[in-house]
Amino acid sequence: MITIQNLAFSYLKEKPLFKDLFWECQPGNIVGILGKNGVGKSSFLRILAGLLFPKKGELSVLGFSPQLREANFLQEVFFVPDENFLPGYLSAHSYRTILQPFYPRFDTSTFERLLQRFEVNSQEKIKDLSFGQQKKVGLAMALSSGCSVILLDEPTNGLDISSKSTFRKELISLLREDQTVLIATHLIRDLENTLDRVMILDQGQIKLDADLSDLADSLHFGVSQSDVPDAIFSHPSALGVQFIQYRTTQAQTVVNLELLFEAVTSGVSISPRLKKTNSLTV
Ligand SMILES: Nc1ncnc2c1ncn2[C@@H]1O[C@H](COP(=O)(O)OP(=O)(O)OP(=O)(O)O)[C@@H](O)[C@H]1O
Repeated sequence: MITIQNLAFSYLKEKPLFKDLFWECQPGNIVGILGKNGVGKSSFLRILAGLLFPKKGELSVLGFSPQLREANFLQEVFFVPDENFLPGYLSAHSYRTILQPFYPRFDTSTFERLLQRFEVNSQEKIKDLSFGQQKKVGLAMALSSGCSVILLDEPTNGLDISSKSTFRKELISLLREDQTVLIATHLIRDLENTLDRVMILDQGQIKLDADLSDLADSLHFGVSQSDVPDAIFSHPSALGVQFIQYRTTQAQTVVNLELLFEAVTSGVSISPRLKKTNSLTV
C-alpha cells in the first residue's frame, strides 16, 4: 500500500514540482503514470523509491518512509530508471548472482526464462549489449525480483515491437495480487490493455486518478464525421472527430488513453466519480 498526503517537492525553491499531492494505491494494480515531458513522472518514482526526499507531507510505502531506505524497505522495492543503470563490466548472469541475495523472493528461473524470451545473452558483458537489450535485463530483474512494489520508468523505451508485446504479457502473467507496479511513460499506446489504473500528472497536480474499468463504464470514446454536441472533449484526426462522451446507453468502448490524456491536459476535469464538470473542444 502506498499513501501520499499533502506532499510537496521541488528541486529549486522557487520552482515547486509538486504541491499538496494526495494519493493512495492498493496492491494488485498496474498503474500508468502519464504526463507531458518534464511534468515530474521520473521524480515521482524516485520519491517513492527513497532516492529523492519530499519537502513537505507524509509518504508511506508498505508502511515504510522511503527516505530512511531501511533494508526491509529496499528488499521490497525495485526501481528501473529510464537510463541504463547496470554495471557494464558484468554479465547479466553475474549481476543477478550479486543482486539476488538482497531480494528474498527473487526467482532465478523466471529471470533466465525472461532473458531467453527477450533473446538476451546472459553471459555477454552488459556494456556490449545494446540500449534495448540492457533495458530488457533491467526489466527481467524487476519482474523476477518478487518485490511488492515495482517502479518502472519508461520501460518500453528502446524495446522493439515484439519485445514490447513480450513485456506486456509477462508483466500481466507474473504479477501477484500483493504486488504493485507503477509505470511512468509517455508511450501510452505501448501499455494499452495492460493498465488497471491511470494517473495523469499535470502542472504539479494529479489531474486524474481512475481505474480503467470505471473509465470504460463511465465514458464513451468514438469517432464521428461531424461535431458531437454532448461530447466533453473532441479532437480532429485523420479519421474524423475523435470524441469522449459520458456514457448513458452507448455501448462500452475501449478507453482511448491518448484521447483521455489530451482531454485532461487540455483542462477537461473528470472527477473520480466521473461527474460531468466541463467540456472543451480543441
Ligand atoms: N537534478 C535535477 N535538478 C534540477 N531540476 C531537475 C533535476 N532533475 C529533474 N529536474 C527538473 O524537474 C522537472 C521534472 O523532471 P522529471 O525528469 O521528473 O520529468 P518527467 O515527467 O519524467 O520528464 P520526461 O517525460 O521528459 O522524462 C523537469 O523540469 C526537470 O528539468
